[in-house]
Amino acid sequence: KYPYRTGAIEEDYEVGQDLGAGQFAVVKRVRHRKTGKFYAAKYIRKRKVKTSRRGVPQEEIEKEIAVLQDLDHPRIVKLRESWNTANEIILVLELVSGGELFDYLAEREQLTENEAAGIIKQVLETISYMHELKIAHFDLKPENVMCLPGNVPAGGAPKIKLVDFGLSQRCDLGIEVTAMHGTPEFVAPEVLAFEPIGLEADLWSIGVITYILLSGCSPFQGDDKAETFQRIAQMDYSFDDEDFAGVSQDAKDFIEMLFTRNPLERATAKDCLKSSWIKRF
Ligand SMILES: Cc1ccc2c(c1)c1c3c(c(C)cc1n2CCCN)C(=O)NC3=O
Repeated sequence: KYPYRTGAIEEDYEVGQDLGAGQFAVVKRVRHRKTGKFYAAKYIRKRKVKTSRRGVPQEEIEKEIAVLQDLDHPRIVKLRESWNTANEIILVLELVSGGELFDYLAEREQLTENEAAGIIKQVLETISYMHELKIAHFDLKPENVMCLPGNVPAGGAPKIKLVDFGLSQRCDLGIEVTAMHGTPEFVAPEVLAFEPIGLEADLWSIGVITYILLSGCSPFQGDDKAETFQRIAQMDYSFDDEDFAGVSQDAKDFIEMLFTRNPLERATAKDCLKSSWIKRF
């Protein structure tokens, strides 16, 4: 039985500005009254009735809590406590105040290979740790890679932490995917083919993120969801000369290791950490 706090979160925290919102969750900045420390509070709307389409079933929310409790790594945000209120469950999470990698990239159009490799190396180290525990993230994208504050050494990479484990799953054996609601641009082909998916799906997403960091373009993005899915299923991507001008063959080989259709042949996080593109920085 999970030890939820009950009562009003305002008793212990000053609730500040919204940091972001998803389909059934809002994230707000909160300040612990006694210590003055800041946290991110993720308010997840509870699904009241089985047939309702609003909110998240309590057992699904508790799966996210269980995953966060199992994970203990410097690049994964820590769960401090959870509150159970009438309409919501509120996760009080470590605040990462440097903002999303998505915004970091937007300010720079594209990154140098050094910067990109420095970021991807941290993501791979974190995913390698999670995959040893047989836990998949299943929603890796630049929006869920948060940067730590503080100036970045010239040509270096910001320190990052992964957030949002709402879609994470334990994958002790190939789990049967149902309607996998990952973000279209980043889902692996096996997800679209409704084949059993596992840890390997995260590596495909890391390939998509690497492609975006180096070129500023999204490899499979179509005009709509259907076109994006079709391009992924057909492995329809290219290294456009203009977008990839100056990008090394090493970097392209790295991405191709991850855009492998057969999950069992796809590079693992450990393989990637030994690749020459990651090792040379
Ligand atoms: C400074 C800042 C800005 C936006 C934030 C966060 C922090 C943030 C955080 C978290 C989550 C789940 C979402 C968050 N969001 C929403 C957007 C994340 N994709 C979190 O767990 N810690 C955060 O700092």
